[in-house]
Amino acid sequence: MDGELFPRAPARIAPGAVHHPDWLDAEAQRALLDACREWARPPAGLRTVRIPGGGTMSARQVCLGRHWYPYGYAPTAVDGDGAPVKPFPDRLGDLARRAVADTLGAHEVPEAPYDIALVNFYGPGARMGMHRDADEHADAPVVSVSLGDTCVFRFGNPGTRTRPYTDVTLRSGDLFVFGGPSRYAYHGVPRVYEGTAPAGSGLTGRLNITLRVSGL
Ligand SMILES: O=C(O)CCC(=O)C(=O)O
Ligand SMILES: [Fe+2]
Repeated sequence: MDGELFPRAPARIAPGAVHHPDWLDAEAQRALLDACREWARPPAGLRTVRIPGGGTMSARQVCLGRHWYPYGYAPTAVDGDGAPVKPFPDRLGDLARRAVADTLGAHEVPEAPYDIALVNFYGPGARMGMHRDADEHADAPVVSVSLGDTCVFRFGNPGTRTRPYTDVTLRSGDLFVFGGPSRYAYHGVPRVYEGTAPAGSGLTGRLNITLRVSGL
């Protein structure tokens, strides 16, 4: 945030899990937001995810590279309009590798290419329950970048949905990477603070992009 008295410092939240505040500058955030707007368009655009057994996720989603559905990956939007998923852009792979190097160190950058992006859009009242990212067939670190409204990101442990966990405030431009012993930790978004996106960002709500290695 501009004009902050003390810059927020990178912090290790759990073993293998690092929060790097303000990782993306305003220009990089704007470019990513513009790209998200394109990715969100049909075909295979932003959709409401239906959960088996009834109910829907409040965060709406669009995928690149592979289409995530509860609970697996497909080449087409099998639970949407059925269209082929949009390709995973090389520049997101570059971004993911740079993110891992900047947080966990160059030695933790996986050899396998990043090939999946899940873009979640949090409108009014949206949140995400505690879950593990466990549908990939590779244990490369998950890279998460946030745009728009500030949220509480709850980062827990691999064993239970409950405590111990740490509540981390993620703001627009923040990076969070989780790998190693935290790769399968439970995490969620219990709260988004509406109307907190940076002035002039042109975004109402919150966007989160996670970059993953499918291993598929
Ligand atoms: O919105 C976030 O910060 C987390 C998203 C997430 O956990 C996921 O897409 O699996
Ligand atoms: Fe997740």
